[in-house]
Amino acid sequence: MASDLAHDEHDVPEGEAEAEAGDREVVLRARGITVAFGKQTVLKDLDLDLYRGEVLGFVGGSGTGKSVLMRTILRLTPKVSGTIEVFGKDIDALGDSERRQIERRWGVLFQMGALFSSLTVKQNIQMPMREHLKLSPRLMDELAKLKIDLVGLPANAADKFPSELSGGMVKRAALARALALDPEILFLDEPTSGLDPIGAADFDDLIASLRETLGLTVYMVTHDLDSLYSICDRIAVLGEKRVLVAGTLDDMLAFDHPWVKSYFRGVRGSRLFRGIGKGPGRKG
Ligand SMILES: Nc1ncnc2c1ncn2[C@@H]1O[C@H](COP(=O)(O)OP(=O)(O)OP(=O)(O)O)[C@@H](O)[C@H]1O
Repeated sequence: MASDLAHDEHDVPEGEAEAEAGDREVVLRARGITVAFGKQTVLKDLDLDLYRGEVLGFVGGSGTGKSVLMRTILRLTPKVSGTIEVFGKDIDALGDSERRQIERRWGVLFQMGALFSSLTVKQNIQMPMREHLKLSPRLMDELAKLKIDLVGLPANAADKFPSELSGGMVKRAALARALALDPEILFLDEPTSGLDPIGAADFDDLIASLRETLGLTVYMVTHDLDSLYSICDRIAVLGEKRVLVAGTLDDMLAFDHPWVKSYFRGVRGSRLFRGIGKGPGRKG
């Protein structure tokens, strides 16, 4: 890792590729994260950085703790130790109102969408607005309409219930809810799981265009090699309770670790990444 005399040894995450150092703004900095459930330690002394404006793909074997890490960052799962700074602030050190201010600046799309089934799409989108803002019903309706349009849903989806939507539409509706407060960081937990390849590619395109138009930073847990290839600027691999390596697709292909090798250089990976020498983030 590039040495920066201003950094102490815990400032640069282990396994991070050298090219990724420099002076990019870190919007999320996790250091020394340990999470355990009873005697089972899921994450141990884990470090990770998320840079402003990037799409970071987060991968790892099943059960390695990808969702646990995301939930820990969001303060939905308690940690044993470690610090998480978001926009330069240690979120555990903040008072309630300051923390809510930070939470307003991120949006979350949980696995399977997690919409409230008894609420319409419009009401789901308006939930975070009701929680965090004081807006008139008319303005909330206008905003919900805008979000519905933004994610490519037809206007008449507003009054539908989740059970009346296709899988792809549920994901889009959940994305519209995640965007309700105009977040700067978008957390996505396996956004393309359960979608057919065309639906998944469309969803990837949508994320890429939102990142472009809204200047979002995206943290995306995924198993989808196509997503890693088409929209991620950087990839982080979780294994052995920590981030094994973080960097470009080239860095992944060069990294000597059994799981990383079999994931990126296995049959599917080899087909997708054949002849690669330019790293991810390439469009088309
Ligand atoms: N609330 C909980 N209580 C106890 N154990 C938990 C809890 N949440 C997660 N775990 C355990 O933590 C480990 C990591 O789970 P996690 O869901 O983060 O894996 P993952 O990497 O997201 O897996 P997948 O790719 O299959 O979704 C698993 O062994 C899981 O059983």
